[in-house]
Amino acid sequence: MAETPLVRAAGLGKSFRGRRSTTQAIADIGFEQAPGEFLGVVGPSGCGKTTLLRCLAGLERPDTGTVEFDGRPVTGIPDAVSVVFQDYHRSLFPWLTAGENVRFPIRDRGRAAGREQAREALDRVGLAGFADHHPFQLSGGMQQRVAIARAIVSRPRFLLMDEPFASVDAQTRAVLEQLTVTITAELGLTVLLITHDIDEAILMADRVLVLSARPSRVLREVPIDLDRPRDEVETRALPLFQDYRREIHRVIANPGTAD
Ligand SMILES: Nc1ncnc2c1ncn2[C@@H]1O[C@H](COP(=O)(O)OP(=O)(O)OP(=O)(O)O)[C@@H](O)[C@H]1O
Repeated sequence: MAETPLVRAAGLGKSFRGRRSTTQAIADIGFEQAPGEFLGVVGPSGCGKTTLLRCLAGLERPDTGTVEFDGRPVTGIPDAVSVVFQDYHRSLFPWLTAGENVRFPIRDRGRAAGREQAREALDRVGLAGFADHHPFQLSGGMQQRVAIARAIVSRPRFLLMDEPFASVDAQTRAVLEQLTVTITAELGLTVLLITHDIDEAILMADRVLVLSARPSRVLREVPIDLDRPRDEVETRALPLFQDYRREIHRVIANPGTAD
């Protein structure tokens, strides 16, 4: 990688100790991510994707290895990092309006400035005019837009997304995928997207990390050399897209042949 990486993970391992047994979620995961790069992470169900994300975000302390953000070891949640989770029902505060939810991370910035920045973030996600609505008055897709607005309002440098579109219908999902790619490119954000959907990873990412079954390690890194913007229907029809899809499916199905 020519550029100095913004994110660097090396030798990451994490186990969870239960009363009867220990579950090793991830083992020896290492990768680097350049500033502005959109990285997709795919792997079999339960392989440890969320655990990896939590270690990267400073929400979980790995047993082995290190995470560096901007050249410094991550020991807690860095200021410049935001996370979007799958479950918008639980991540938004139901008693706050959309505008208040978005303003929450910047609540110490002063009322007028906070309100203006929240309005701008809601505009970006296509929710101008919905600042006074409560989450229950919004569709699932709109609630996830609020969650995205809340994640970008503080102008983070690194956005971590954990299956952010897994709970919305297919059409909404396609719209939110495009919206996320557009917004994060406009803001120059570095993004790490965890998904179980291989097509989604190929459509959105610059590079896809393929993880093995638990305890997960990196089986392959696949650079995605598809022009942008990537129209969903046209891109899916490209032979190169189908080659990537085949390659990633094969690596997951036959991990022994990955190297
Ligand atoms: N806090 C915890 N305590 C105990 N075990 C845990 C904990 N968090 C995760 N695990 C276990 O670690 C393994 C990996 O879980 P993780 O949620 O990271 O996988 P995932 O790839 O994100 O799963 P999915 O594909 O279902 O989203 C699982 O076996 C899970 O049960």
